[in-house]
Amino acid sequence: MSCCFTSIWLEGNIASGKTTCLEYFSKTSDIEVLTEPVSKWRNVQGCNPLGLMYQDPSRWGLTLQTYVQLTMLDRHVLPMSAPIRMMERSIYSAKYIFVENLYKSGKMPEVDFAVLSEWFEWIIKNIAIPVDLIVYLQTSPQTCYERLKQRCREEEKVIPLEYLESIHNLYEDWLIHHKSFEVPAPVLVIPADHDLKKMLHQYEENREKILMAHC
Ligand SMILES: Nc1ncnc2c1ncn2[C@@H]1O[C@H](COP(=O)(O)OP(=O)(O)O)[C@@H](O)[C@H]1O
Ligand SMILES: Cc1cn([C@H]2C[C@H](O)[C@@H](COP(=O)(O)O)O2)c(=O)[nH]c1=O
Repeated sequence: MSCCFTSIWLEGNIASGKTTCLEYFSKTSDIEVLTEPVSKWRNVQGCNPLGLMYQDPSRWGLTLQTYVQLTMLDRHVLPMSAPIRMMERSIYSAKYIFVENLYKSGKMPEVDFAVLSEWFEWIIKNIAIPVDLIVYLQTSPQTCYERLKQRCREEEKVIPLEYLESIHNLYEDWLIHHKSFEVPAPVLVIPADHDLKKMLHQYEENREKILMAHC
């Protein structure tokens, strides 16, 4: 990252509390917050690739993940409007966690995985996607399952606990155990099973580490 700007990615399982965390930091001056473009994934020109993927992952996984890759890249290359950017997830987690999960669980055909992989490799080789710090909200799958049910997003009603366990394991292998893919920046782990009050306290405790990520 250039000397004046800091780029932070906020990573974590589905319904781990990323948006809530971003909402908290959005109140800080000098920080711009970029949430995930989920509304686009639910509605692209009247179609709902997220919903289609959950209904039939083998058929629609490639469609959704192609669009996720595009919309994430679009976020990454947006000119920064503040010295610090906090972005919800990244093109990396879309590939290393969600595409990987579809492929490893046998729900993405090899040819779809190969095409997405070549696209991804081309993008990260040819387009600068700077990152200074990855903040990982570490939750148990059970906590996410409860929060997911409470949030009650229509498309996600079919998600079983086992799906959240797979996503959790992929995140842990990537960011904690360093067993799968290269990690492009230092990782700050924030335990995130706690109630909202304690989470806000933890965000406050970690504020300096997060905001000084580039120094
Ligand atoms: N610490 C917390 N304790 C209990 N519920 C939470 C907590 N953080 C977030 N939630 C709730 O859980 C759901 C998912 O949170 P959200 O921030 O949308 O997660 P994500 O953006 O990671 O999917 C929301 O309904 C939110 O209000
Ligand atoms: C990045 C990414 C996300 N998804 C799905 C997973 C969830 O259903 C939503 C994102 O919601 P969250 O609460 O912010 O986790 O999108 C996906 O299927 N593929 C992806 O690459």
